[in-house]
Amino acid sequence: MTFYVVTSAKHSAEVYRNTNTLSFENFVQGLMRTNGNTDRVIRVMYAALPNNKPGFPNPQGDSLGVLAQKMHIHQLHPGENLVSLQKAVQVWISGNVTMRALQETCSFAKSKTPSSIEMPVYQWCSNYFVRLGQHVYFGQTLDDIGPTLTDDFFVFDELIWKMLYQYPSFLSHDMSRPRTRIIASLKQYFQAPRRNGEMRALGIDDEDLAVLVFHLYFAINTNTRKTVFWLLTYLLHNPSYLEAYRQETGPAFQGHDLVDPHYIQDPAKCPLVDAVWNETLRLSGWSASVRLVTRDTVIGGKRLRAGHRVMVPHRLLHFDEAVFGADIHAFWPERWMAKGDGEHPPANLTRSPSWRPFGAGKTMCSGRFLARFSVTTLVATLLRRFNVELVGSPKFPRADEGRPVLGIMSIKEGDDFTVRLTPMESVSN
Ligand code: HEM
Repeated sequence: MTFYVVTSAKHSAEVYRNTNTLSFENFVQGLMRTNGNTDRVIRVMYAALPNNKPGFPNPQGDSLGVLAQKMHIHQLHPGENLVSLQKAVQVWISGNVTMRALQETCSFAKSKTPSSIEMPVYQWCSNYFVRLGQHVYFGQTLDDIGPTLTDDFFVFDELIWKMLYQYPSFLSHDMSRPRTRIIASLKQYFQAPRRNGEMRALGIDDEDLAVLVFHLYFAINTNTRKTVFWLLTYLLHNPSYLEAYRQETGPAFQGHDLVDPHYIQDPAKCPLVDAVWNETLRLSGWSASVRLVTRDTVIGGKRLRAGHRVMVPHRLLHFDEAVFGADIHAFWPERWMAKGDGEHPPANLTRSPSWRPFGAGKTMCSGRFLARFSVTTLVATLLRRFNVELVGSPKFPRADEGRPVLGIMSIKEGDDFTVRLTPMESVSN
């Protein structure tokens, strides 16, 4: 199979617009097959359903696979459903960013005293965010079913490159065993009869259902855990930004409590939070959009042959100096605050066709609002309640650029570093 690589932002827009002859579903179906869904279930998932079926409205007569995308959008785009998820995130973070909770849950802490704790940052961010995502989406029931789920997910997700390279099974037990355990826990979760009636009505059994939901579990958890790690890492290695972040988010709090979470989400009130978020995604993202060419298609004046794949590597676009400005490899949040005075990159950089941290078009990440909310809420709360200091003088961790991921990069083995948290003595207002 040939991979056509699209390197120009203009041509990538043509790729995203074309939903007739460039198919994303084929890529998803490949993942479903790799993770254990049968061909029968894939056919059922992608067969058109009646437009008057009961349950989630289906005026266009879409398949369940396509409807699932629409359900995610319904749940995750701004509106009351998102607000209720954001509330759950905020409550969870508030209860779990306390010295007591950290002492109780961080079995991997390097040291604990009654007034301080030292933790490896990558491990902590991963453990914390997977527990958060799991709890907010699946509730206490799944926490109770699978107490080791978060550890299993971490092991699986760090080895996901073996799945993406389709390693033979005898070389990838270390990746597939934790995956099997996660799917088994999800199966147990879905054995409660009233869950996912729409899928049951189509004859999808518990095993297949668990594999389908495993993809959602993965999407929720894989990228946020790494984004919060890189964001914190950039702040910790740039203390002036860290202090400015703390100051800027301060008005959203009363004492230790976050009373106005949406203050932090407003770029007009918190321009640095916004800029740090974008700059972290720019530097840490390693994803690409992939489509199958289902009929010969012309993109950028070139013919792409049916049966081959086309790919838009986002990172290439994100390192274009002509768009994002000088010092393209440096962490420089100010590039996002430019006023378009000619000296810096233009204002509204986030509207540029070169900016694709969440993909684009119909398959653009539906979780992007929740991801931003969760990561920025955690960081603001952590900085409000704790002094966070590096232990020793660790080098900036290296990103694992050599191994494929579906979004944000991992770190190279051995590059995790430790921070010490001590409660803030006094918090004004
Ligand atoms: C910073 C964190 C995140 C990043 C960088 C990220 C990135 C991405 C990317 C690059 C895609 C593929 C888009 C394409 O190929 O066109 C994607 C898809 C998706 N993401 Fe995210 N994501 C993040 C967080 C989340 C969260 C928290 C959720 C769920 C709550 C989520 C749910 C999804 C779903 C459901 C899809 C599939 C979209 C579809 O096919 O309709 N993501 N994400």
